[in-house]
Amino acid sequence: MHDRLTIVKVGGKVVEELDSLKAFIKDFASIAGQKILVHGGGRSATAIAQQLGLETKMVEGRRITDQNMLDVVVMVYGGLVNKNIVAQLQALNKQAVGLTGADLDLVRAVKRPVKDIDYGYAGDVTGVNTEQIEDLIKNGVIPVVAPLTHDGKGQMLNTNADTMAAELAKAFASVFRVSLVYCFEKKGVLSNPADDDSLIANLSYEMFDEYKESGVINDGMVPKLDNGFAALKRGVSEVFITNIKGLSSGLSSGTLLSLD
Ligand SMILES: Nc1ncnc2c1ncn2[C@@H]1O[C@H](COP(=O)(O)OP(=O)(O)O)[C@@H](O)[C@H]1O
Ligand SMILES: CC(=O)N[C@@H](CCC(=O)OP(=O)(O)O)C(=O)O
Repeated sequence: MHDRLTIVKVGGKVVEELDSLKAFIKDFASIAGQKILVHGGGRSATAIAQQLGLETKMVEGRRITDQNMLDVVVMVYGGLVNKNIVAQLQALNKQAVGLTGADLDLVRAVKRPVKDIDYGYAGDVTGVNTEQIEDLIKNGVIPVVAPLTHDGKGQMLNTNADTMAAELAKAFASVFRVSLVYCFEKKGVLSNPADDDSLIANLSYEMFDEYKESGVINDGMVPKLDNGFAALKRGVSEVFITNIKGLSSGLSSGTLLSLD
């Protein structure tokens, strides 16, 4: 039987403010066993780009990443956000190491081919190298992974953080019993996005399709769930969508995905 590995992805709304980041890190640190943290930071990148006079363009939840925007996201995700998280974990005596996809050749990608839209330096993942960080994880070190990849020829690329988490989860599923947790600001997937109490505790793929069709599930939740179901299909043991409270309660609340 493989050991359990919990991979938590935390989004931009939680990491952009110090108070919510601290609360999240405290709950994340209390999860028993081996873990990886994948962070976003899209909101911070947008804010800093604006201060630098760069306009943000998103298409279907993906950032159009030209050379200037790539410089911003490498600095913000690989630097500011990543190191603040590592420092918060160290403050709780948790041994953590901050990584991008280029570090230890963790995640390779190709620049997304231009079809109708040119996403610029957006990376589509081609491979995950689990070998280098497996021993780190087994020794209790927490990898903190930024949503940045590389192409193996010296080019950094910007990859959506939800996708990054799902790709890591799929790759580690052959080595660990993986739980993938998407932590964001709502209780989980809601049947009425205006009503915070309308939590869907169990979401099947069929229900997801129907809710997507009727527009109940939309926006950033669609790629998140596409990624989550793809991970389940590829051997990840469980996928949760939850908030900080769900995380601190030992994953007893939130939305659990199922394939049937
Ligand atoms: N049915 C739904 N239940 C919950 N959230 C939903 C739903 N449909 C759309 N959303 C939206 O999806 C967003 C989460 O996606 P995203 O912004 O990509 O999250 P993050 O970047 O924090 O991971 C929520 O802020 C919410 O507005
Ligand atoms: C290609 C692409 O869109 N990359 C994302 C990576 C950050 C991210 O996903 O952050 P959140 O989880 O906070 O949204 C972006 O630059 O916004």
